[in-house]
Amino acid sequence: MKPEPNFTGLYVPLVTPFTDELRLAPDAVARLADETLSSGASGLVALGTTAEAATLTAEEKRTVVRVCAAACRAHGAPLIVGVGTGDTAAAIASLRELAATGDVAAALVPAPPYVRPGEAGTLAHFTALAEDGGVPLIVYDIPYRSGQTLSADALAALGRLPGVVGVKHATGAIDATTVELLGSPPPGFAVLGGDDVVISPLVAAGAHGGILASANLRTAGYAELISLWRRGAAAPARELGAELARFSAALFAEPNPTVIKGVLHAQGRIPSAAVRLPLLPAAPATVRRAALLAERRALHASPA
Ligand SMILES: O=C(O)C1=N[C@H](C(=O)O)C[C@H](O)C1
Repeated sequence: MKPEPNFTGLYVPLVTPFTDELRLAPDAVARLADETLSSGASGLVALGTTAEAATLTAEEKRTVVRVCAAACRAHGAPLIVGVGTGDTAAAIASLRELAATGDVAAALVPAPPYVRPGEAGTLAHFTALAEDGGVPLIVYDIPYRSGQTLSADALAALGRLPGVVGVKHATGAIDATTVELLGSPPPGFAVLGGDDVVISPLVAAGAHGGILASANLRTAGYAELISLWRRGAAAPARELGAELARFSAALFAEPNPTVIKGVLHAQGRIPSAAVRLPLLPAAPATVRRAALLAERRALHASPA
């Protein structure tokens, strides 16, 4: 029997709350982190794309990681941290800094964005990170953001690297590569869904969990969805999955995380819906529509 991967269940990539003046709001990060972990998330992801990590200063990133690490420690939950750069040496430096904190269970690392080094270059990148970074790695397979596709063979080769513990599957499709990956994942290797709208069929097909921006809202619902599929409770899972897919579609009607921040602010959970350029705030009508769906009580879950 294959060993179960360490990363299963729901991981929530937290938004980064700002003030109306676009200053980091660390107290709101702490509150959100605690609420999320209290609502059934298995762990947190700091500095994901949802966190607007590309616009945070190095000091702000350290603050966000410190605050999320404290919440994870208090809940005995793992912290995953996003590290995204097209520069292998810079990524290693970031990973080493994270390793030194002793607080980080894994780093979520995309194929080098924008550079498009090919599969061999991507494999060499992750080999260097695994050897020298000092933190377990989750490969973020997101070709529509990175520009680099990964075949089933490339994913299998990445999965065999010591120190690579999983993949966040966000290719925009459940296709032949997905089926191949889920059919024979490397031992102990976690497949986590990252396309929110299709998380239900992906977990039904054997994924171990998800890293879902949508779960900043209705955390308990998304956690329950994953748990239902993993327990084999197909009928309620299908029903809840269909309902949450409509909710995720509403949250992704404009660039992520603008709608999520709008709804969190409307619920009084973050001080402002502000996002940093080049993102623009979501239209009020989009936020209203998603906020209505956020209130809906799903049959088999008590949404946060
Ligand atoms: O930050 C993340 O991690 C996620 N980001 C994705 C995106 O913005 O494209 C969506 C996914 O839910 C998680």
